[in-house]
Amino acid sequence: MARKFFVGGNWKCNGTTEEVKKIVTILNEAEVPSEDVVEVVVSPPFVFLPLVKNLLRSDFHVAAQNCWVRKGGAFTGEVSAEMLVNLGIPWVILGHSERRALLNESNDFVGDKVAYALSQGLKVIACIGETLEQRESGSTMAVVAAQTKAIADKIFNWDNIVLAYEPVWAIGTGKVATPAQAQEVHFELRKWLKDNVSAEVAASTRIIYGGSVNGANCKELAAQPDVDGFLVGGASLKLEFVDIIKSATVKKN
Ligand SMILES: O=C(CO)COP(=O)(O)O
Repeated sequence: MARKFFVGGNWKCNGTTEEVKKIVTILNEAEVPSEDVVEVVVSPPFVFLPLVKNLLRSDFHVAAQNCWVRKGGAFTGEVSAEMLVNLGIPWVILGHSERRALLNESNDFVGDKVAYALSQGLKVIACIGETLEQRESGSTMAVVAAQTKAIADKIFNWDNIVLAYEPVWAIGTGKVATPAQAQEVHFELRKWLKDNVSAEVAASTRIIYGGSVNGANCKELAAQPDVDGFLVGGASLKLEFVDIIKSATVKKN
């Protein structure tokens, strides 16, 4: 089954109104492959979501960077899945390693969030990935399998999930995984899905790579058979994000 290439831009906790408008203008003017070839989703901080949604071209979509684990209520400082749906925000990023590490989000908590967001009709970019210590001790697959299992145990339908493999050691470090390293983990993850969920889910779920992706390294990564796109941090705030979107065409050749 053909998996449509997916490019997400995670703006993290960056930007002023002026900067956000500037990035949106760049994106709106960019000549990129059509929506049949690549799905583009940008993820500004919560406060800029309505602005970006209103200004952004209609073939690109927006994602929140987080949402609360259950129905909204007395949870000061949180934003609920229902609110995102109410604003017409189709996507949410969940389980980003920065939140796992800095805010102690556990595998279970992330699994619950993914299940709740899906139940409300949101589409989810679910992030997983190992630390450098875990890679060096040979536990990469055990770590990402446990992270994936915590999600798989709580959901029934994978249609609205994109799995983002983001090795922590490659995030914001300029130290990108080699195409072979990325392919190896993506291949193993797909095998995990086949063995533990179903062959259909394994064949249709997009597994995207994140961690120091840029305009120069994206094509070689995109050419790997099990790399179905990218989740881009730093470079998504720059002009080169357009080149990363264009790397989708590598798949057609
Ligand atoms: O965390 C990331 C995307 O979610 C990747 O960040 P960088 O592209 O800045 O390494």
